[in-house]
Amino acid sequence: MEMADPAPAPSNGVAECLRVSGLSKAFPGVRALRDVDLTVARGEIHALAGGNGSGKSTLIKIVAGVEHGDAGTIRYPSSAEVDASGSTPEVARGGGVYVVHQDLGLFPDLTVAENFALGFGFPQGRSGRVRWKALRRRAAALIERFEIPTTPDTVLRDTSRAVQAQIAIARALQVEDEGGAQGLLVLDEPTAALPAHEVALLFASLRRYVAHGRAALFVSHRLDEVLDLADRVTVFRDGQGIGTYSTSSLTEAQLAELIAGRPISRLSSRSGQRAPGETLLELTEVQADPLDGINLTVRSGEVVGVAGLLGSGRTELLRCIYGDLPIQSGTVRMKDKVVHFTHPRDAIKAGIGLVPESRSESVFYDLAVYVNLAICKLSEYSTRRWLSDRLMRAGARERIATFGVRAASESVVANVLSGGNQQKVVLGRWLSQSPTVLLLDEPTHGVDVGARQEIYQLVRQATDAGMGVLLVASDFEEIALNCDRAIVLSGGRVVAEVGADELTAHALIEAAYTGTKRQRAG
Ligand SMILES: Nc1ncnc2c1ncn2[C@@H]1O[C@H](COP(=O)(O)OP(=O)(O)OP(=O)(O)O)[C@@H](O)[C@H]1O
Repeated sequence: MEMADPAPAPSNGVAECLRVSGLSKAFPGVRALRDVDLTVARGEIHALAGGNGSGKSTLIKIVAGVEHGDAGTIRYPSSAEVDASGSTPEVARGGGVYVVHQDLGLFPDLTVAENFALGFGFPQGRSGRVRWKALRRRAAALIERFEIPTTPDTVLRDTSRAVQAQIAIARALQVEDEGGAQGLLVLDEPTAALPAHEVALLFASLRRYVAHGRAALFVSHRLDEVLDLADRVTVFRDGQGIGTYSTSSLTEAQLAELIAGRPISRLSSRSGQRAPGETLLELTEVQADPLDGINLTVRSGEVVGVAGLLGSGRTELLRCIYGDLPIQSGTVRMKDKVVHFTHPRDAIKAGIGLVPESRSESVFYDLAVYVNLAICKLSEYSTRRWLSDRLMRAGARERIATFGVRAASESVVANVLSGGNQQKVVLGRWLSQSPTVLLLDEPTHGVDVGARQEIYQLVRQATDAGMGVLLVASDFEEIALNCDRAIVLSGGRVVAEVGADELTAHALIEAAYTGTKRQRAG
């Protein structure tokens, strides 16, 4: 394939917003960044793309001042050049950098209005008391401007991940709006949990934002989104910047090849003609807030997709099967036996596994990678009454190789792995346990384009060996490519069942958006 030429750095009249020069950073056993240069121009949206562990988040953390570089310099939008080893969050903020990290940095027990205020300051009366009415009014105005489906008094933990992402972004942008036309908004995978129409809203607000000479820098694994939204993209491979490209000169396939260092095509992992085996899981008229009369079967050897828009009940469906959401009525059967799980522990014992949407619910950040990989089935590593460290490590080394986890060793704590590599650890934990039914909620969230396909191949190997999989993904294409059939949810109801012959992204999108009840071959 003919590759695009790198785009020239902005010069002759195009003002720079951010310049990073010669940036290097090593962690014990890992060279995260090697002599990286990056220039972001005013008025542009600039993307960072690269494989898992290629150094994108490390660069962002150093620019934000929360991590120090070993060598290199940074020139911020509104300050003189600083040494990358000496940057702090205050220096970055003073220099006009506003960051929305992957973990969003919000406070779940505070209200939406209070979360906004923590980025902005609480309005106070003369006596120093907080002016709560003014605070709510300001929050309401922001909510309206950014079209966020929430209210100022809603407690954050009662909102969805998508709403939380919008709140974090609005919080960063509100500050900048008051701060003049200097700044750089930095976003680490901002759209990971957003449905298409909310991504469009976010894109529109970023466009407005940079129109006045500011700039935005964002990390994304969604290549269509990088090409749609960004003006230029800098690609990282193994800690090195391998080039900056104008997105207008790149195709998705070219960008995927630049990232992976080899051609990548989105191939199907469907099983083809193989007939599915016995029914492993069956839901009959299941009612569980917000699910309304769900009928569903998962058979041995098949991957069943669950498509739907955010709020359609996708995640809740997996949680009620997993014993994590009470079922009000209806029946769940596993291999013809009626089961009633009131706790995930019971579901795990019966052979159900869940890879949840949010990594914070599945990764034990302070534990070593090898413990994270072993934790679901510690009995496998017991010799007499003792847990064998040696066996756990040996098992982990094997899985690290199988799943392509990029880690200095099996002993490092999960916290130091890049986001995508943490996701591979969670998947590796479950896939190697061979549960009867595996529930996957956005399993490739944060996983790079090269590894995504490998993950689905591993899922397919597991179903070929007899497992049944229920897969939730907001990427309709991902469902169409990797599932044998799919159901579409809308408002907690199954509005369509799409059989193998009709399984295309287009059919799923149509059913999810129209939400009409159509029954097709199961
Ligand atoms: N605090 C740390 N201690 C040790 N190693 C670290 C630490 N932070 C990052 N690393 C390592 O540095 C490398 C780069 O990680 P980084 O998070 O920057 O990658 P990334 O490109 O953002 O990946 P992803 O796409 O998976 O989020 C990885 O190998 C990671 O394990």
